[in-house]
Amino acid sequence: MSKFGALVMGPAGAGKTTFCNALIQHLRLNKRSCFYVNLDPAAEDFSYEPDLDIKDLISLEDVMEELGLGPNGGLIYCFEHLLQNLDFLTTALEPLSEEYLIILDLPGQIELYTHIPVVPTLVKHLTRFGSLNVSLCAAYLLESTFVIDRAKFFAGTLSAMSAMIMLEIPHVNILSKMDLVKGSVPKRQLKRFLDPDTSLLDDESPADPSRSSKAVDPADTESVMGGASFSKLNKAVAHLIDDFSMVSFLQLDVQDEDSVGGVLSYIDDAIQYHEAQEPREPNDEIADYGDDEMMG
Ligand SMILES: Nc1nc2c(ncn2[C@@H]2O[C@H](COP(=O)(O)OP(=O)(O)OP(=O)(O)O)[C@@H](O)[C@H]2O)c(=O)[nH]1
Repeated sequence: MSKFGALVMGPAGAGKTTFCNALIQHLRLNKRSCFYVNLDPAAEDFSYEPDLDIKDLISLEDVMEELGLGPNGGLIYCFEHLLQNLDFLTTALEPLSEEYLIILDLPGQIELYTHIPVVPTLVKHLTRFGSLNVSLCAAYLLESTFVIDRAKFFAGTLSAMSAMIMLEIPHVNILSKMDLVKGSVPKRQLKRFLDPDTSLLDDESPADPSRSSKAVDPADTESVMGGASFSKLNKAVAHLIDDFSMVSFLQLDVQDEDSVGGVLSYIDDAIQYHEAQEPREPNDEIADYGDDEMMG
């Protein structure tokens, strides 16, 4: 039996949980089954109660209190504990049929898949462990407000690329919170960020007026670093991204059903969700509808 899932990742505050909620709502509206897994041991207050919550195995609060660790060390401890207790995941996911989309909501700390390969190990378990064999797609969110600051945007793009390389699974990159930039960044300009190229950094007119070129005072270390040195580094990074043509972005506006549905269709394609589904008779849908009606 095949299984399908989306691993929702991205920097802290990128809108991962909000996207998971929008996705769950969209799947429910379209009568699709989903299984929501919270993998953030510090997360609280959910719009949709997780079907499986890492906090039932270990919570960051307990780890920090009992072991005297800080938030980052504590988080790493929680994930190492999860890796030693993978049955917690396996037992819950094993019974799910191919109709389910498993949504895994990760914390925003980038070190979980760069410095110590916690997330890559988790992904290997989900995708290669015999009875699970989940066809998994990474959904990497980056805040669209980063396009206002091009250096930040390229740093974020590089982190997306790093995740792609580390995880070796199908990947969609998403510019989240589009509602926040829609009015302020012209559509034509925004298009250039969806498929980023180095010329963005060569432009005379930065998107953020506060970053416009000023005379550099050699006595001012910050302006020297922020000017020539970083500009060279940014360009080198942008060329690297451009050379590999690996990163492009989908736009996400969680308030817009079509936008959420559009992102979902890319995820479905990446994991070949629809190819695995049993063809449904029109009568099945009528029957389902009837059941729901009866349930009120
Ligand atoms: N305007 C706007 N705000 C958003 C959107 N998505 C998320 N936010 C806000 O951004 C903040 C962070 O959103 P979350 O969904 O918690 O982000 P996260 O990536 O899960 O955060 P961490 O788990 O802490 O890494 C919250 O205040 C959200 O209300 C969006 O599409 N538009």
